[in-house]
Amino acid sequence: MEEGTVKRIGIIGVGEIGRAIVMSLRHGGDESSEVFLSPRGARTAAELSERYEGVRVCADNQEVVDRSELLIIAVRRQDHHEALAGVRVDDDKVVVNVMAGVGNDGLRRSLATGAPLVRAIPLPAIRERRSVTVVYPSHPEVDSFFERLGGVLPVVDEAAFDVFSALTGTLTTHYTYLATLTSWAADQGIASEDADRYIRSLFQGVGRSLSDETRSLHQLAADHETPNGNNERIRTTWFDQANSQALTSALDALLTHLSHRT
Ligand SMILES: NC(=O)C1=CN([C@@H]2O[C@H](COP(=O)(O)OP(=O)(O)OC[C@H]3O[C@@H](n4cnc5c(N)ncnc54)[C@H](OP(=O)(O)O)[C@@H]3O)[C@@H](O)[C@H]2O)C=CC1
Repeated sequence: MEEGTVKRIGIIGVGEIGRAIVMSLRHGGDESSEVFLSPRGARTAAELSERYEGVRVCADNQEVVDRSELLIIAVRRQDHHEALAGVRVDDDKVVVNVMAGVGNDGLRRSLATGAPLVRAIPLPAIRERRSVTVVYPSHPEVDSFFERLGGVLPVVDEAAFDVFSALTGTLTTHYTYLATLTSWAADQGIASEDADRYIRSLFQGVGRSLSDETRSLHQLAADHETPNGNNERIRTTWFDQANSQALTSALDALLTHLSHRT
């Protein structure tokens, strides 16, 4: 397989992230690759194959492997033994493992293949080619695959990969934080829809300012803060040392958990 020429993509496990990858591959009307989907996740697989040209549902997981050059495994961790039981992966394939908590050594034992195995953390925003995908190890075909889908960040070892996995684990807390702010406003008698609208607007602004990479995150915070003002007050009274330490401890514990890979 030549670098950057992957044309046949197989996906075993067509749930949320499998769907996001298919949408990313077809983003902007791109039809440069053929996509082969596993039959499980039947409703999503059928919907994708109806919506997009060149996306087909296979009879079983072995057919997905046989038809693809690059195989993405996107089932839940607890389902991967069943999904891969008896599946033969020839050494000339490239396998991308997006399952959280399943290391490359464990996957190689399950698959008994000499094919290159690459771990990746695709994010839901990959569907619009708007997120950077962390990969380990760097591999030319996989790097150029994710580069095309929004950007790639290869890391040097699996320990570094686990650090990025832990960071990824903070994502839904962020939404819950915003929901908590909205609930607090509603408790003060503000209409929920007004609070919701305002919070979305406030934090969409944060999202936009993050794309300004000329300013560090500390600089962005400083630039949005009036000395002795309201933002400084909340930052120093709520996100104090104890709160910051609690977050650090939660991340440390998650990292320890992630380092005990299957
Ligand atoms: N969601 C996310 O943002 C991210 C998820 N991941 C990882 O991706 C993996 C999938 O997550 P997610 O998409 O959220 O999970 P989902 O539950 O949405 O999707 C998992 C899919 O796997 C299918 N499946 C189960 N068993 C088999 C099998 N034997 N053969 C083929 N397919 C099977 C399920 O089918 P059925 O519906 O029929 O049970 C389901 O469609 C996880 O390991 C997760 O850690 C990684 C990065 C981000």
